[in-house]
Amino acid sequence: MTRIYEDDSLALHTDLYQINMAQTYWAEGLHERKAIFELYFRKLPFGNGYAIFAGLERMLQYLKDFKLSESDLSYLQNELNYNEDYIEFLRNLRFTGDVYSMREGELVFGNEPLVRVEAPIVEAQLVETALLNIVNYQTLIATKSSRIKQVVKDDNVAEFGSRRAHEMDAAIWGARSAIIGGLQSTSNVRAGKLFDIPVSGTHAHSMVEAFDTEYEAFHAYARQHKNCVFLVDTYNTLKIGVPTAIKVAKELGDSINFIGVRIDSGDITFLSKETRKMLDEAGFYDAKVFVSNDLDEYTILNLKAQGAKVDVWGIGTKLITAYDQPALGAVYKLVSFENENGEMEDTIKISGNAEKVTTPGKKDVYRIIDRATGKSQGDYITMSDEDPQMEERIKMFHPVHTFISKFVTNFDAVPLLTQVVAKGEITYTSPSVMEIQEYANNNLNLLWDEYKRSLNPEEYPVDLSQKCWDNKMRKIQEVREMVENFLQR
Ligand SMILES: Nc1ncnc2c1ncn2[C@@H]1O[C@H](COP(=O)(O)OP(=O)(O)OP(=O)(O)O)[C@@H](O)[C@H]1O
Ligand SMILES: O=P(O)(O)OC[C@H]1O[C@H](OP(=O)(O)OP(=O)(O)O)[C@H](O)[C@@H]1O
Ligand SMILES: O=C(O)c1cccnc1
Repeated sequence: MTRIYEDDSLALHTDLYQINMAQTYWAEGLHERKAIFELYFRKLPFGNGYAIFAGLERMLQYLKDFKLSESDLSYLQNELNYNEDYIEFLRNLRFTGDVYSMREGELVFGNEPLVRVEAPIVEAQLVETALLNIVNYQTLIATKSSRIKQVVKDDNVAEFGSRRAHEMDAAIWGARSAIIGGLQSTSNVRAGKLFDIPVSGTHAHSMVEAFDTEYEAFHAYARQHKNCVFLVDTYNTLKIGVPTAIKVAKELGDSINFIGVRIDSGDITFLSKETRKMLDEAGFYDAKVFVSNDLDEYTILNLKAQGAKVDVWGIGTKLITAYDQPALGAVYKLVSFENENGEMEDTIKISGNAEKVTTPGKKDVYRIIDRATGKSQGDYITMSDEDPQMEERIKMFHPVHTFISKFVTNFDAVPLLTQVVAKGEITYTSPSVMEIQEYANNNLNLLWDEYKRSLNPEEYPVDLSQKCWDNKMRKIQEVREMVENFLQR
């Protein structure tokens, strides 16, 4: 298909209503007023006790490159009929704001700002969709991966999902997120190349079927590849596959590195135990049993309980598509806006559902670490002019059920939001993906085990400071008065 408009920028990777709102701000002369938006999710995915933040690297790239191309502008003008003056305005638009963000690999929780964007409202509005798109997916997959890692413990896990991912972008950014969450490798070679992450792979049934026998197929593979994992379930795992793999490994001896065998169907517990026995009896104590086939943390937990003898788990579909919860649900809300006098005014969105009432004002998030245990007591959201690092004692209370409260002393308050963009310039250098993985791993040591179990974890506290709470109540009262005044008119 020949395209009329070249796909040469990501600036229109946004919802139409953003462009229409931007036009309204511009036409009304509000567009340069400063807005503060916060990006957060309300509910942890998969019923997990924590999430792993991912998406910052792509977000920074997107903001740095933000610029409507000539083809974007022609499309808006010719096909969607935006007027010439607005098109001229858009032509010169760049992202010039400040951004504060969680680091990738940070443990994050519901209702705390993960990203704070401070920019002229027109810019902050136009980037909403892309930022949510990036963070929602990558954080979801990193979290799913971490759940799997919690269950497999020290076993290796390879990410095999590219063929089932929701298109190509999801495959590669999903692979990166899977590594952040704790997996060892991906089968996606492009992800390996782009992100400098380990790639690994075995072979498929098609290669076995392309030869007359498994024996010939394994030999042919071994002639080209020093490292060999033979797929043993094409015809009959225990009667033909494993014995053939052992035979070929014995014949080739040290000329190959016989890493092990992969089982991709049947009863994994039974087959892996029998395979382990056969490998050990043949003297291949170090050869590993790989398994794959629609695995996720639930099946793996079950297989482990049954005593399956597995060394490496290959996981595709259920990880890369976040099969049991396909969306994270992060939102991007206006919390403060410059008024006509140049002062920032906090904003609020009211809802009948207490959890959906936004928390007004520019905020920061601190992790409150108990100095005695080194464990986290919870996260503490403050107005950005507060500094809990300077306080001896803080009161932490549940943001909805406020009677649940505690006083905390002898703590370190670790700020979680870092400035990553200043006046449109990127000020943050992303660590390598493997460093991010290590960071996520180390962060998990801050959590008590109750928050880390995959089934019904304890709810980790995310509390508001008194000042933040008072400010929210004040804004709610203001809105109430506004509604009453309106009704009396
Ligand atoms: N011992 C076991 N306990 C629980 N689940 C298992 C066990 N062994 C395998 N499974 C899982 O059960 C499912 C088996 O699915 P299914 O019967 O469709 O696979 P199969 O026998 O491999 O056939 P196919 O060739 O179609 O993949 C997979 O998700 C697999 O991971
Ligand atoms: O089951 P998943 O968790 O999604 O893991 C990836 C799956 O992809 C492959 O199967 P596929 O049937 O696509 O090809 P194959 O012929 O290589 O088995 C592989 O053998 C796994 O079963
Ligand atoms: O390398 C493998 O074994 C592999 C890769 C992708 C999908 N399934 C298996």
